[in-house]
Amino acid sequence: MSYGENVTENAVECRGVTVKRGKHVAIDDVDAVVPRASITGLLGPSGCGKTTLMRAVIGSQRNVQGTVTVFGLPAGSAALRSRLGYVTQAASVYTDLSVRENIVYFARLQNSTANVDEALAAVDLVDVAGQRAKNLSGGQLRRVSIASALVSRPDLLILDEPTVGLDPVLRADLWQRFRALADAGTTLLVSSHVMDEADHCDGLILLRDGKLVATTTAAEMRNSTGEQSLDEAFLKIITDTGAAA
Ligand SMILES: Nc1ncnc2c1ncn2[C@@H]1O[C@H](COP(=O)(O)OP(=O)(O)OP(=O)(O)O)[C@@H](O)[C@H]1O
Repeated sequence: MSYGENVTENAVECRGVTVKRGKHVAIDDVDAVVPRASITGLLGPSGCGKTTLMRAVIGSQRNVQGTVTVFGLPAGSAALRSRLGYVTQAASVYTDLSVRENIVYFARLQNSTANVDEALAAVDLVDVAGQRAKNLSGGQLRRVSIASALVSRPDLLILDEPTVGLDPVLRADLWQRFRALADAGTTLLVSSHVMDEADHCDGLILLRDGKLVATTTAAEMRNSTGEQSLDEAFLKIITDTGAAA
C-alpha cells in the first residue's frame, strides 16, 4: 500500500488539484495527502510546482481547481489562519530589529507574545536574540523566519526550501528541529529540490512538471528501484512511470 492511503487523520488532502498560472499548467491533476504529526517532503526539480502546490494549501494561490482541504476545511478558510505557518523561500525578516523584536512583532499579529521564548529556543536563536537581524548569517536569518512562523504554534507548518544554501551541519541541525516539532504533534510539509533530503521525511510527494510522480517514502524509492542514491532512484521512477516524457 502506498504511503498515506490508509490514513484517516490527514492534515491536508488534495484531490484532482490543477493550477494554471497564465497559460502554463503549474499543477496538473494532483492527488496527495499530508498525514498529521509527521514530516512530508514535497520533492522535485526546480519549477516542478512545489511552491504553487504549497500556496494552494495555504489558500493564497489563484485559479485552483479540484479540492484542497486542511484539517477538514477548505484551504483558505478564515478558521485555518491561526493554525498554519508558512515560511517562504525569501526570508521575511526586519533587518533593523533584533531577533527577539522580529519574533515579538509576529507574535503580536497573533495577539499573544506568550510563545516568543519557546519559538526562539526551537530554532536555537536564544543566544543571538538581542542581535540586530542585519548582523546575522544566512542560516540564522532563515531560522528567524521559521521562528516567526512557530510563534503562533501552528498545527501545520509549511516550509518552502528551508535548507537551500545552508551548509551540511546547519541542514542536519534544522532537520533535527523539524523532527522534534513533528514528534511534539506539528505537521510539517517541507519542499526541496534535493532528493537526499527525502531521508529526513516520513513520506514523500514527488512532483515533476506539475504532475504527481509518486507518493512514497525514501525506503520505498530504494526498494522499488534497487538504487541506493535517491537521485538515481528518482530518475528511474520517472523513467518507469513515463513521467520523463
Ligand atoms: N506568476 C507566474 N505566472 C506564470 N507562471 C508561473 C508563475 N509563477 C510560477 N510560474 C510557473 O509555474 C511553474 C511552477 O512554479 P513553482 O514556483 O511552483 O515551482 P517550484 O517547484 O516551487 O520551483 P523552485 O524550486 O524553482 O522554486 C513553473 O514552470 C513556473 O515557471
